[in-house]
Amino acid sequence: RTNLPPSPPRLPLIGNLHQLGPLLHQSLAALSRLHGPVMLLHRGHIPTLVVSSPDAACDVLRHQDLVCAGRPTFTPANILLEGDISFAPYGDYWRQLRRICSVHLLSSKRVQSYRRTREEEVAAMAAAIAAKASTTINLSEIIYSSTNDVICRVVSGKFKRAEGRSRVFTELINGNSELLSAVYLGDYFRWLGWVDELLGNVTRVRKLRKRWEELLDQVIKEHADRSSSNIDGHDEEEEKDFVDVLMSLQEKNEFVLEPANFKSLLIDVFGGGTDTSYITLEWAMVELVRNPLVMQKLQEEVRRIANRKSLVKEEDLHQMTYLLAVIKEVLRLHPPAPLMVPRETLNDCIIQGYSIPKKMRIIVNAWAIGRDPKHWDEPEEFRPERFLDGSVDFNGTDFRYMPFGSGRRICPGLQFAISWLELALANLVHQFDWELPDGMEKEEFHTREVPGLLVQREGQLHLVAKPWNDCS
Ligand code: HEM
Repeated sequence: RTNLPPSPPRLPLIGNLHQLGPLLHQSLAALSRLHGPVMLLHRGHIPTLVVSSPDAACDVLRHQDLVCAGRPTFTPANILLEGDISFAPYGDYWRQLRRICSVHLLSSKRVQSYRRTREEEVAAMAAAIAAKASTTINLSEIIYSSTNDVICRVVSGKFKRAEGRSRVFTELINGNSELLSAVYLGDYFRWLGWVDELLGNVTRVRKLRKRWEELLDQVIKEHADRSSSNIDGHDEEEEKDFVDVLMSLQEKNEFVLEPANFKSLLIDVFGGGTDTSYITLEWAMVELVRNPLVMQKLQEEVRRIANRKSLVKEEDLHQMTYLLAVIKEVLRLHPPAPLMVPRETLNDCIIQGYSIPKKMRIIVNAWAIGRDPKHWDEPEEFRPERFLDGSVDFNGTDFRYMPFGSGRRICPGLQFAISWLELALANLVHQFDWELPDGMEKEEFHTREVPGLLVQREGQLHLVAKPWNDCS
């Protein structure tokens, strides 16, 4: 009690809520500049520890990783994602799901096996852009749809675009982002949960879950029908999608998931994988257009290595060191999950000398740490060169840089995401030169953000793509 971290002054009932703006990561960064890198806030009745320095993050995510491996409960996640991995309480069930992800769904070998999917989808994306060359296009729409198509194919196989299934997935994923980002009064004031019911927020989440269930039931049924009609094993050569993998693990009794939890895991992957990757790709194009010298340097590298091929292939990527540095720099300035996913303490612990009680919610402000002038030279500048020596990686071991989190709950989709981001970005800058639409100045090309659990750029990205003539 006597050794709690400093707190900004708070009001009765609402605590510190009045000091928080819609862009939570920015409000928290401003408050921690006044009250220190380890700060205790009260959001309604919820005490929350906010951590904004590498040392404090290292305490939470390394020294006390086990104690801080819980996740708080959260109304929309409880309904929409019940039994998923991202919000699962720490324990045996979470460990089982985590193993399924890291060994079976998102291992290096499995990620590698989706190479053809990525290459085909990137070719389709380039063709869609080329079809509208030299006119103003909505690049956000195109990269969203390609990212979504990759995830849909990997998770559910060769869905038929003609049936409009990809559109339904998009609608449901958008529904997830909207409802998971909304404010539920019951999460901050226990006695006001009924207001969420009254306003229909909870009903909307239940309806969305029902739509997911219907769609996934159909996908699972199609897989079951296909495997029973495929007794002679002609499908051996096909890439195994996530539903295939999970079904065969269930058949072999390697693990048994309740049908509802099976679907929650799939919804998690759709939600966790699509928006994060799309938002990063969009920010990458924004920063490259705002920084023409970086764009030029990147194009020189990609075009030299791809050597006039029409498409950059995955085997070319490992030589593209500047490309990787660009992606790292994008994720430093614009981590799509700027506050990661909140943690909760499983027991009492000490963080930076302060006594932190059990069941304390913890937010690590990765966005603020990635822009802290104490740890980064000219942090607001977009300078991929800072990553060129390769000493800072995404793997959560450097607490100045944690776009994928760190510790035992680090993002298991890291490699999956990077493989898509590298291939997609390399092809965008290889095949096309990019210009602002007529009449728009570079200075008008803003970096304003939209509030949400994931933070993306405000508005859609409109650009003009000019095909690069030397590319065959
Ligand atoms: C640029 C892309 C991505 C970023 C920046 C990102 C970021 C994150 C972050 C910050 C966390 C929380 C980590 C922590 O608590 O320490 C997380 C968790 C998670 N991510 Fe990602 N992610 C991305 C892509 C993906 C992809 C492609 C997938 C799956 C295909 C995925 C699946 C997950 C899952 C399942 C969790 C929960 C892990 C757990 O609680 O054990 N993510 N991600």
